[in-house]
Amino acid sequence: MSAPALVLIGPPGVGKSTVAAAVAERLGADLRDTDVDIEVALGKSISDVFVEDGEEAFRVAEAAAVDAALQHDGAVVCLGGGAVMTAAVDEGVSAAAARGARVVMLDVGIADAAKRIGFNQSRPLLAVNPRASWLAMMSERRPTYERLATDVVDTAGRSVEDVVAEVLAILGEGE
Ligand SMILES: Nc1ncnc2c1ncn2[C@@H]1O[C@H](COP(=O)(O)OP(=O)(O)O)[C@@H](O)[C@H]1O
Ligand SMILES: O=C(O)C1=C[C@@H](OP(=O)(O)O)[C@@H](O)[C@H](O)C1
Ligand SMILES: [Mg+2]
Repeated sequence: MSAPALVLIGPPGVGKSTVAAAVAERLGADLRDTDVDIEVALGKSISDVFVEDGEEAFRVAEAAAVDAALQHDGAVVCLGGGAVMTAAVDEGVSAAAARGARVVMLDVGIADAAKRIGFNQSRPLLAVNPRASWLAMMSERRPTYERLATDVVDTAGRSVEDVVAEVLAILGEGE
C-alpha cells in the first residue's frame, strides 16, 4: 500500500513548506506542497482563489489536492494549515498514518509565528486582526493537529536546520 514518508501539519507560519522542502531534498524524495498543487491546478495564487472564488471553493480544491498527494508513495507532503479541518482531509491523513506515514505537527507560539510570517497580506485568513485571528484559529485547530500527529516538534526559538534535523531523526534518517 502506498503512503507518503512524511505529512507535515500545523498552523500557518510554523515553517511547514520550508521544512518540507529541506527534508525532501535531504531524502531525495518527491515534495508535494498542496498549496502549490492547488495554485497549479487552478492557475492562480492562493490569495486570488480566496478573493475570486471564496474559501469554500478553496477547501474543495484543497481536499482534492491532499487526496492526490496522500497517494504519492514515499513523498514528503506538506499541507496548508487549515486543511485538516475538512473532514475528508482529517480522515485521509489518519488513513495515511495507518499505512505507515509519519504525521508530524510543527508547533509554534504566537511570538515566533508573528516574526516568521510578519502577518502580511499573503495569508488571506490572517489579513484582518492577524494576532487575534491566529490565536483563535490555533485554539480551534490545536486538538485536531494533536490528535492526528504521530509526532510533535516544537519549533519555537529554533533554526530551520535544527527542526529539519529533528524531523529527519523521526524518520530514522539522522545525521
Ligand atoms: N524554525 C524556524 N525558525 C525561524 N524561521 C523559520 C523557521 N521555520 C520557518 N521559518 C521561516 O518562517 C517563514 C514561514 O514559513 P513557511 O514554510 O511558509 O510556513 P508554513 O508553510 O507553515 O506557513 C519562512 O520565511 C521561513 O523561512
Ligand atoms: O491556515 C489556513 O487556513 C491556510 C494556510 C495556508 O497555508 P500555510 O499553512 O502553509 O501558510 C494556505 O493553505 C491558506 O492561506 C489557508
Ligand atoms: Mg506552507
